[in-house]
Amino acid sequence: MLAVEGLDVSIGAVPILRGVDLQVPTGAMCGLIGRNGAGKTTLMRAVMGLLKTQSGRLAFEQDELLPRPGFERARLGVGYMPEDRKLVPALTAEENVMLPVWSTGIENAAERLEWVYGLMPEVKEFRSRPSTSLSGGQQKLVALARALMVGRRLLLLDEPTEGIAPVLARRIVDVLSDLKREGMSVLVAESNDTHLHGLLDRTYVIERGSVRLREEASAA
Ligand SMILES: Nc1ncnc2c1ncn2[C@@H]1O[C@H](COP(=O)(O)OP(=O)(O)OP(=O)(O)O)[C@@H](O)[C@H]1O
Repeated sequence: MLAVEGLDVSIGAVPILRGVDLQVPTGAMCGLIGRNGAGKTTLMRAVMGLLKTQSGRLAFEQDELLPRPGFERARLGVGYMPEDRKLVPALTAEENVMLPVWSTGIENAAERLEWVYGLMPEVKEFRSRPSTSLSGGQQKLVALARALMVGRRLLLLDEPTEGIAPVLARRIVDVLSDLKREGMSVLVAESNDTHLHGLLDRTYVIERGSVRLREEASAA
């Protein structure tokens, strides 16, 4: 389980996250839903160790995260897909997917790559293409594949279906549904949950840096 407790994050002097409590139980797919500027990216970057936290606690399974630098958090099996994809333009799709392997020294990378290609055969098909020649949606698939190379136990996905063609957004949702079947633990941020309908075990709503659990309407 990922446990976030009383997390405060400021950027400069401005408080962005205020006392955030949230849990992603093992094997659960959880949504983090909020409009632009609510703090979704800030929360994910803080969990990954890319932003400093002022106070609170972050734990993944039995490991405390705050004392660990970002690369050590990734090495625990936590993968992150940033909203803006951040692919390296000079590299091919496959080289982008392999980047975290080179930077964090993951074991059994070839086997893992085949598993990821099994999940997203289209990425295997365009693996040799320069990342700049791919559409926005294809680049999101590459960014998801890259997050999966490291994210063997937990995935943080920042707006995976945002701003791409509907057919590719649906494809991403299909992959998420396969990951759910595989029992992956996932926190997925979106500005609304239309695409995620039926996939989420738990939904958190984030507004101006505060997070609350949304009570699902019980079936009548
Ligand atoms: N580097 C920064 N300096 C100052 N303020 C920032 C910085 N980065 C983010 N913020 C502010 O923090 C707040 C939360 O931003 P964040 O990117 O986490 O939101 P978000 O929910 O992910 O929305 P979006 O989808 O637009 O990225 C916003 O008000 C934003 O203006």
